[in-house]
Amino acid sequence: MHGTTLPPFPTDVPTHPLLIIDFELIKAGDYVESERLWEAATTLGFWYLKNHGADKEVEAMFDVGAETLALPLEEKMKFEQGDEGQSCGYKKSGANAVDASGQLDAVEFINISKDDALAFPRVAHRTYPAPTTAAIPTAVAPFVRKGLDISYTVLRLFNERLGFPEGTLDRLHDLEEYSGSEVRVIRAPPMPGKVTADRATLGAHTDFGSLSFLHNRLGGLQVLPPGHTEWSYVKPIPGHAVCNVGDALSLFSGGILRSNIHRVVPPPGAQGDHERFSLVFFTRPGNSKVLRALVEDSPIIAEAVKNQPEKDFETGSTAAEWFARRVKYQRINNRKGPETWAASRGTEHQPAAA
Ligand SMILES: O=C(O)CCC(=O)C(=O)O
Ligand SMILES: [Fe+2]
Repeated sequence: MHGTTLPPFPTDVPTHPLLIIDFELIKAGDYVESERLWEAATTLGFWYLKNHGADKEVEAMFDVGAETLALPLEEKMKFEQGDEGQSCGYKKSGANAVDASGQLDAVEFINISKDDALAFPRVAHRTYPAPTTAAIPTAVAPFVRKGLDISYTVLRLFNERLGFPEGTLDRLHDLEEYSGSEVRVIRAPPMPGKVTADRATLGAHTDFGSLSFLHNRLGGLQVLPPGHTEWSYVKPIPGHAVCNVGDALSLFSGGILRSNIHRVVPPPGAQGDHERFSLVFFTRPGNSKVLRALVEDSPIIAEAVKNQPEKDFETGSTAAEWFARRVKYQRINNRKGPETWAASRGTEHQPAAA
């Protein structure tokens, strides 16, 4: 991953600007910066994060992810996710649908559970292909710890803004409980000359959990901003993470925090000649936590829910059930028809786009 010169992101494709949030200022309690973060999280639900202090951990994790995904397919398949809704493990290219018609995805990824990373050498859920397992103490766990640190700082800010009693979001993401929190390294092969902005390599989705901390070097990530009918690219900025809110946090907050739909398409222009790696840390609630608007815990949320009578914030699902359902019904092996794709959906606001 080091020393490769990648072509610049083209200037002639539609991009959506995101607010750039300075994590150093957030940590220092800067009021203006916290206002800007709140603005980003409640409008699009996506922002850039600079000065996140995780560059070293990100680089190391990218390297291990690339080494893992470079193993022979046969070896990686020994650590497959399976069809029952387990996320951790390997997913080969073409194992998931990207839309209701059953079009196949074109990315492979490895997901490593934060529980396995933190429990190592004990196995919490499963084992992983060799370079990932070997790197749990040196690269995976340090990246997980940084990701958690950043997420809990942001969660505490949201806790206050949402009018929750102190510690509410911390308890919902209790580190003592197993959760779906995980690292993901994604690889898409070069797709030279494919002007296939309409061919998703990772289908349109909202993220399943609470917060995502994403790193990518090449374009391809697109968002469908509220009120828009056309997808826009999120331009990668070196050293800046892309962060976003997922379904769980959106549900807990009665929709005040936005879980926005996004997808991945082949990198635009000359970037399409290159292999695309991306890296995410997903922070998700404890497995037993029920996904619903916490109206009893905050008058702000009670009011928000009252003002959206058309929306149902009572999912009746635990975080574990929500997560497993979404993973399971994307799997092409489970597909019966368009209803299987529908069964994989989350809080996406625009079903037509999915
Ligand atoms: O690869 C990317 O840029 C985004 C990946 C993503 O949205 C996801 O894995 O949930
Ligand atoms: Fe995502």
